[in-house]
Amino acid sequence: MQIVILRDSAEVAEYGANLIINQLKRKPDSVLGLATGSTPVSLYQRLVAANQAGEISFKSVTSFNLDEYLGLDADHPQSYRHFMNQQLFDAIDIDKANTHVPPGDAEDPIAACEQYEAQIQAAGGIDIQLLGIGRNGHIGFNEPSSGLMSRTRVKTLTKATIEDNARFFAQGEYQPHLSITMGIGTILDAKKVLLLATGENKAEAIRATVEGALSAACPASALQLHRDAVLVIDEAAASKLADKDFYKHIEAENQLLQARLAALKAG
Ligand SMILES: N[C@@H]1[C@@H](O)[C@H](O)[C@@H](COP(=O)(O)O)O[C@@H]1O
Repeated sequence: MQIVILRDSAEVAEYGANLIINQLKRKPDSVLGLATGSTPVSLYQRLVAANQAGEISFKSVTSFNLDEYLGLDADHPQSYRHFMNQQLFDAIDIDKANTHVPPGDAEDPIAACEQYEAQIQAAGGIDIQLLGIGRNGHIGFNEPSSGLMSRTRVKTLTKATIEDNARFFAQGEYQPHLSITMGIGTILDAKKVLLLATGENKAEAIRATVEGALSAACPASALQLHRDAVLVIDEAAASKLADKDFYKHIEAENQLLQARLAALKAG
């Protein structure tokens, strides 16, 4: 795991956006794995700005979102499809036909999950998967006890997650208790994983992810198994890490090495 600790949420968004921008420059037809929640919003704003400035194009990009509420159709204002259209897709030059969000209104959700896996396979797999993290360590909607090798499936949300996400729903509005989510195994198949976390309320989940045991009790701890997982977090989210100074030291060494390699390449 590469652990990058930055000052605040603005720096986290900037760093994360640059990783995706560089990925698209290297491979314009990248397959992006995307996430919802409040954490990636400012990263998406930076991608929109880079697209509008002509720095990157999404014309050849394919995308797959992590998850969707089961029981909401694509037009529902709280659906993750609606969120993605608003925060990113409507503002960039992506072909909407190449954007995928699990269908929350599927008549047969089990078949829809299998089809989603097949679509990811057919696209050649995900090049870079963006993730947020829940307070209980969930990634996508893989709540604690999710199988570490699980695939896209229907999952029940915990009370804590329903409460955390209640702020997006109006008083008395129907709030789904089920979701379709990529599995932890699906996420681990991505070539690179980029997890962003900011704020003190994520500090315990980050501690368990980085320094806790590999365990379904903290689904994000499965990233310990990934060969190219980058955690980009702010000081507040890093505040419970026992070895914080060591991670900062590694990252400083890593930057020096990158600079040396770049200088070598430039001759
Ligand atoms: N399914 C999403 C997750 O993908 C997201 O990471 C999490 C954290 O959201 P936030 O970034 O708003 O804290 O919320 C939801 O439950």
